[in-house]
Amino acid sequence: MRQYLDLCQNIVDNGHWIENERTGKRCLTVINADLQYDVKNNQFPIITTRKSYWKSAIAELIGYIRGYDSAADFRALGTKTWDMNSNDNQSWLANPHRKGEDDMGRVYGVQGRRWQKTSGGTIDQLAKIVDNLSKGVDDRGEIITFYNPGEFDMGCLRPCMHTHTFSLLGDTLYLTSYQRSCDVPLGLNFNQIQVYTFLALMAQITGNKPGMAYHKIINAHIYEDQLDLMKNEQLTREPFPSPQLKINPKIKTLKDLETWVTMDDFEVVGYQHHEAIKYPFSV
Ligand SMILES: Nc1nc(=O)c2c([nH]1)NC[C@@H]1CN(c3ccc(C(=O)N[C@@H](CCC(=O)O)C(=O)O)cc3)CN21
Ligand SMILES: O=c1ccn([C@H]2C[C@H](O)[C@@H](COP(=O)(O)O)O2)c(=O)[nH]1
Repeated sequence: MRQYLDLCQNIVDNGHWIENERTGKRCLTVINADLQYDVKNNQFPIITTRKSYWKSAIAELIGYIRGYDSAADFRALGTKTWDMNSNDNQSWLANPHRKGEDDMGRVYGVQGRRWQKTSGGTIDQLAKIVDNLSKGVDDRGEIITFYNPGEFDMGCLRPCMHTHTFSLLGDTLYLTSYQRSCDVPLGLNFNQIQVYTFLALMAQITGNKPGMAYHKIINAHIYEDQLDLMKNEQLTREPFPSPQLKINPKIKTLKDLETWVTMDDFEVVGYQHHEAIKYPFSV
């Protein structure tokens, strides 16, 4: 939690104002942030200086694991986070690849589970990693990437947290996640939960122990309409101790994640937090 607040304070103190053409807003921006999460000791990196809708963040992750491409499927799992980008984004609404209401196109999990080969057929990046890690194999290329420049025009948004690399040292599993662009008040609140939970789940379904998760961020920003709330509300609050994430131990395979898992299979124990802050969202 401290590292999140330090990053926010660093942006407030040292950020540069950068015009963003896509959203038409200015962002206070820093380059480079390195966060880490102790999954081994169950230090769940949830924000305590405001209420975090953590189930929504985990629902997004499960949707990516399932390869969903529809905001309606994300809603059914328990998150509305893709409603705006799929239905309120003018350039995507005008895109001939958009298949209709709620379509997100070929983003995130679609690339992760069904990357199109030029020779025909698709690649399931996640299944390959799960197979290898279950056998104790790390070929130094246990990488799932959603970043496919050849298909950017077929999706509503380029992926922000775009690549995850898993590594094994004996039977301890590590994760390094890369993020090119980070909306620190809104997106990072979710992304840090997702990095943590992705490692915890992958360790659980491959029979390994979780170690550390490393989160590497390039462009970390606060939109101009979020700054006042960050500076004068969130950063004036004292954080509470980290709670713990409990995952249903019956989740044992990738198939389990793909079929019956719901948000009821996750519980956060001992979550103390300050009151909610509603940050503006930029489409
Ligand atoms: N500008 C922007 N920021 C993002 O963080 C972001 C995007 N766009 N587009 C794609 C996804 C969607 N994500 C989102 C979208 C909405 C919330 C959000 O509104 N969060 C609120 C309430 C969440 C709820 O009630 O479930 C929050 O207070 O955290 C968070 C992340 C993260 N990503
Ligand atoms: O998981 C996510 C997804 C998106 N974001 C934020 C980062 C940016 O503010 C926008 C994406 O805009 P680009 O112009 O494509 O960079 O969404 C995030 O923080 N986390």
